[in-house]
Amino acid sequence: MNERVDGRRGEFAIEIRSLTKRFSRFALEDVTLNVKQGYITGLVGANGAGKSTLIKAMLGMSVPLAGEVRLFGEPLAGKEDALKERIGYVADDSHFYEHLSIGAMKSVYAPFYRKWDERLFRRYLERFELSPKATIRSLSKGMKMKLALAFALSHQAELLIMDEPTAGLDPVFRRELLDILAELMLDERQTILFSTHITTDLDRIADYIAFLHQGKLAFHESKEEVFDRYAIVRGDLSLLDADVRRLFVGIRESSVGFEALTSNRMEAERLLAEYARIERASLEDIMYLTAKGVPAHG
Ligand SMILES: Nc1ncnc2c1ncn2[C@@H]1O[C@H](COP(=O)(O)OP(=O)(O)OP(=O)(O)O)[C@@H](O)[C@H]1O
Repeated sequence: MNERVDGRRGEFAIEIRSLTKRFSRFALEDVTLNVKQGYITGLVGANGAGKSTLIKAMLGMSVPLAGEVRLFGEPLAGKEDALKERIGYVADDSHFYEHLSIGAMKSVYAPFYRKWDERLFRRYLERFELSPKATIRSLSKGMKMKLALAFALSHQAELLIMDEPTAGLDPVFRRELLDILAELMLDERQTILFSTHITTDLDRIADYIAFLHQGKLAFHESKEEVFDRYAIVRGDLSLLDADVRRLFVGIRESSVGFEALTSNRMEAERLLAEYARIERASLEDIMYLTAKGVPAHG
């Protein structure tokens, strides 16, 4: 059991109601998502699922077609600047001026935040082995991520939102980043939302998982609930009658048998325990087999 999920009851840091955003070839459709204060929520989804689009909408960086975003209980619309002071944001692409030194970039950035903590910023720079004199252009991808994190963490933000913070990072720094996030959570008021398609990151530290699939929220549950509810079923093709197929949200069939994802583990066990292998689904299984869907026939 995850004590943090069970032991604390937070308000919602982010409330998204019926959010719709349409582009010519993609739509985020009617997404409703409440992110609990005091927990780590992982926003997971394949490339192009709409994670960045949703994050930009929750930061007021893009205007939705319909729906509402509330941060810390207040409507975002019209209060973007005040609310954003309470948020540390790490974008998927760096928003730094490449020609500046870290120190000069800080002089541009810090005045936007009333609670800027210079000592803390310096401490993060030291910890991440970043020299204030280094030019941003000279930094590797991993170093830029560290710098973005140092900025995001140095103005007493209550909510940290990160878009794919681990993408393109080597395993050593990915691990270090996850450790830093776990450390931040020692402060019970801290809330973290981060998007990723690297599901093992979530296995390690997320309390809640929100899964976006083709612009729709497929589920949002505690990690424990997800692992209780979902299972992988493997068996012989002869088992696949219409009733059995109805159990599955995704299926892959081959000449040697089938592999399927159910979101109703108990029912799958009741019907199939004697005839098929039923195992814990990893988040990767869930993403992969949800994308496969269930064919219309059968
Ligand atoms: N400004 C835009 N104009 C048109 N289409 C857009 C725009 N921004 C995003 N899209 C499209 O919306 C879809 C979702 O993009 P988004 O970046 O939100 O996905 P994502 O889940 O963050 O993907 P990734 O993991 O690859 O970063 C993509 O098909 C993308 O091409």
